[in-house]
Amino acid sequence: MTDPLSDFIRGLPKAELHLHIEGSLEPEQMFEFARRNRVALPFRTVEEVRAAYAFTNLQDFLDIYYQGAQVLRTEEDFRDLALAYFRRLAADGGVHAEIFFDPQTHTDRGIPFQVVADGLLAGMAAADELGISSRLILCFLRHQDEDAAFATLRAAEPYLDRITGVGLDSSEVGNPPSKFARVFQAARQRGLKLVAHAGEEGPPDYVWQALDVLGVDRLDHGNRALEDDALARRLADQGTTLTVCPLSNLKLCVVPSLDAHPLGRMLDLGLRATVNADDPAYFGGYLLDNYVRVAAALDLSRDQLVRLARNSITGSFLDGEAQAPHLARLDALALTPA
Ligand code: HPA
Ligand SMILES: [Zn+2]
Repeated sequence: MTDPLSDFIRGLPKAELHLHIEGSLEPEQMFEFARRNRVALPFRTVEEVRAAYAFTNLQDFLDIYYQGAQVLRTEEDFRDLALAYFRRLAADGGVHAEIFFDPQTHTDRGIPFQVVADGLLAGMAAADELGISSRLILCFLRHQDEDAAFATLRAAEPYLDRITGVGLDSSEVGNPPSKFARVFQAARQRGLKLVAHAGEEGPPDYVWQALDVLGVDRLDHGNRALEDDALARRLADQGTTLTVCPLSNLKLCVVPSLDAHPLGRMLDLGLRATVNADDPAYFGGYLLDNYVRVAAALDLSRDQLVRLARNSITGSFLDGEAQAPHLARLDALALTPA
């Protein structure tokens, strides 16, 4: 894509803060990994796979996403998966990513935690060479119980110096943040950052719980927070970063169309929103596509786009020194006439 809007957005230094690495598994890669690991797939062609990506809600997607992840078996698979994602991020003008991974999806089928973590860390080391910094966030599957989350945290113990935080993902409705209060407290005691998916399909009460019961440092999605004025004000007042995922919201029918997306309203309310891809291989676009499509649909201004990019840097878990060069580039761009 080379049009003025995408060129402008590509040139903004951006961080991706909401990206499930298993959700970057492209159908072509799925076949490649299935072949080399001798895993049988229920699809014959890439087209058949893509045709199956028609979702009406989060659970529809999760069923196929967990199925796709079954082809990931070796350290090399996880490394290759991560590196392919970082290459795409670099092409989109991304400078930093904080990637989620779902250990339980792999350990439950007999893949050791170390295989997953060592593979992803090797991909992250290779990304460093491309000039992309990255962090790793371990997500607990919220449809599983608290004991399973604690077992995952224990399995991660030898890696906690290389894991920046924990998150909470999978089926939201019926699995409130409060179910994981104790494991999040244990994670905080170990010095980990805390994030959680809330308000994607779940009610505003789940967002309150993420803030007040879990004490999250950042909130993933948060769309439904706008249904509660006091909650929106709280998020604005405390400057919570929201990791918003426009194409995901469209594909999972969280919004009926991109022009009905709440991102513009979030910015108007003073919320620290960011743009992210979530599960790009399943939702039809990586970071740049998410920016371009939502910017076009909502007619976002260049100032708003620079603000979104700035929010992604300041909302990251990079320290001030690491953020500074990216923020300096954004300052320079903000001063350049269109
Ligand atoms: O969009 C999502 N929501 C909840 N859980 C997930 N796990 C991967 N992607 C998602
Ligand atoms: Zn997500």
